[in-house]
Amino acid sequence: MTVKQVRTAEGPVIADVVVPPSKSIANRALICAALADGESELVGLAPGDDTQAMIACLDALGIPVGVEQSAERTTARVLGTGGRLPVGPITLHTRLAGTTSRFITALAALGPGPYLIDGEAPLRGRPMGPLHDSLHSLGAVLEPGETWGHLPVTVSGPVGGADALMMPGDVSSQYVTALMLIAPMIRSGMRLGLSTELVSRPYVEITKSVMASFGVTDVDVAERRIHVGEGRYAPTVYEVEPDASSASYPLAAAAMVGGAVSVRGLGRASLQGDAAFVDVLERMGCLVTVSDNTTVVMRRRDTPLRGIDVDMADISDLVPTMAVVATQATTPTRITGVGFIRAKESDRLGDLAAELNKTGADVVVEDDGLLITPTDTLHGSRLETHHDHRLAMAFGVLGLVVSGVEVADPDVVSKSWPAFWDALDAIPARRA
Ligand SMILES: O=C(O)C1=C[C@@H](OP(=O)(O)O)[C@@H](O)[C@H](O)C1
Ligand SMILES: C=C(OP(=O)(O)O)C(=O)O
Repeated sequence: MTVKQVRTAEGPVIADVVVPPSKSIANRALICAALADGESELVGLAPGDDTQAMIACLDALGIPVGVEQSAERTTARVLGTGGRLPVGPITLHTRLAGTTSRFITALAALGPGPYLIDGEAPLRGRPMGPLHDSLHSLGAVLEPGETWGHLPVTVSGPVGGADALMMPGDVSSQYVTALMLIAPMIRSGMRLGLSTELVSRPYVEITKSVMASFGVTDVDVAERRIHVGEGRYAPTVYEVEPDASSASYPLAAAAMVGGAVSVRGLGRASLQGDAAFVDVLERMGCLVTVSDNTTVVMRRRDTPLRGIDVDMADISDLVPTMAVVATQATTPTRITGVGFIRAKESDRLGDLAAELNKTGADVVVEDDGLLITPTDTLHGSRLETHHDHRLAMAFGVLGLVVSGVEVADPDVVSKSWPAFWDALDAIPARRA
């Protein structure tokens, strides 16, 4: 296993950073394009494994995706089949990707099957139960390989209609998105009730927006109720915006080291909830400017960072980034609303706290979040990444201010941002 030794930044960072396109938006657009009848063009496809896994699954389901790479961006042409899927058996490998596995499971339920959906060991451990239950209620046959509610699972459809579905909202919003994406193809559409409050709600709004771009507009998202009317996706040309979750790492670098970082292409009209991370940094004392086409975070080195109390249920992928920023504040930070992130790529409360504490940090796991109390004794250490790209990238940023940080298994970043380490090394600063 390789290890990345991060070099600290001695001076303020001044950088204009290009982050990859959003993997969440790309995976939704790929499903909408696959369900449209005809050719769509997705401009600016995300480069990571999660997107590659989606493309491979669609290909296996008889929906070819032609990818063209230029120096600036990747474009994909998707030949949608209007919801028609081939007879199986077909195996669909979704690697480590939550979105791909959940969206593909729902898509597969539109076809005759059998389709075996599997993923790598950590993904097999993640919960799928509410989605599998819902697809079962819609008339699909789901046979678990080992345990009900987990991968691997064999799916055979096609789904029919159901009066109303009910599921919890506090495990993952991806189940809701998966059902919304296929709902127009179901006779009479879908009515879905949520028995508990929805986490990661902004992602459901992204789903609604991407569906609208592909011509499906009869979608109503209320507090505990979602309705999607029967309809058809129209092939289209869709441009994928830069990934706001990836942007959190360079923006956090400006907050932690001092200086100014701008992220190109991520502007005021972003669809992504994670774009609100800059509001959190602003509350901590950074200067933030968001224009039509750019997001900039600045901190003068003589302006201290304040700790804050922050509910991150809507932007939970940024908890690792937030935790490392909080180690640099002058007062404690309490993160709440994120008990559900124990079932992400890693246990993003327990594993994150344990690794950060190896550097002399004081991170305590609470019921639904973390308490980070700044210490002045941070030191380098070898940090394990637990198959989690977000732990790896957050630890990379920590290494800009704490000398001797080594990140184990650094290639896990390929899930969302394969070129992350090059981008981090390229942030201009005097290096120790
Ligand atoms: O729908 C999406 O694209 C995502 C939803 C969120 O997951 P949960 O809804 O499971 O929190 C988020 O953490 C994930 O990175 C991407
Ligand atoms: C949780 C994440 O992704 P997924 O759930 O799609 O695996 C993530 O990218 O942080």
